[in-house]
Amino acid sequence: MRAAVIVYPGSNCDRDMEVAFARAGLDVTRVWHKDTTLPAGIDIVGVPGGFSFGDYLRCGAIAANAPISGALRDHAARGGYVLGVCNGFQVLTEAGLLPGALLRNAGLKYICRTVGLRVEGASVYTDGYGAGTEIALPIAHHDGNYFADPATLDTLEGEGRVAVRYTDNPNGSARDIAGILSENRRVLGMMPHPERAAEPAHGNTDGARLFAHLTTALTAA
Ligand SMILES: NC(=O)CC[C@H](N)C(=O)O
Repeated sequence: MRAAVIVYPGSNCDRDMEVAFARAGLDVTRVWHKDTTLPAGIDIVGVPGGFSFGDYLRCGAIAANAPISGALRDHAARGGYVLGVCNGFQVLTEAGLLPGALLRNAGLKYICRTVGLRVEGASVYTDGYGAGTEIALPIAHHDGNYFADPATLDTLEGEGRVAVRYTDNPNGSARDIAGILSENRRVLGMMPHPERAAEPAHGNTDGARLFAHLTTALTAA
């Protein structure tokens, strides 16, 4: 199974995501944002965390219009898998691949700490935990305050597309939402960083199950 990780100017979690995919058994290629195609046979595209284009305009807004975005959209439209973490989640909302937006944290401060989360909606990313499981993952963002209109929030909740929820909301996110799934459940955007809690040296391995189950599910598909 093959993964691509997109690299933008200012990405800083691209290598972490590459290592997490590789440790789970995926064959990983990093792709520069100026490329216009993805390598052939990519099963999942990772959109990593960081500060793409210095967070100018809005976090993720410039990256969402980078040359690689056409190929990213085509991949998602074909039913391909996409995992966007932190700045990657912001890119996916700005690109219209996920609904809603990430606003400035309610406290107007950058928050960098480990938070509690409850795993919810079923997907290849979350099924390794099982719904209701509580885990802890690091967050590191100033624009993680998830916003969507009430009808969109109702749809996300009604369709079980809230993938992870904060147990103690750190940033003002609507309905404690930390991560959401697309309608076909193949695109996941989440603010917490599973790739930074994916091996014993990180001091927390709660993120490893996401990558391990993803690989198992893709291999079985
Ligand atoms: N770690 C990240 O990806 C940070 C995302 C974004 N730059 C923010 O601060 O909100």
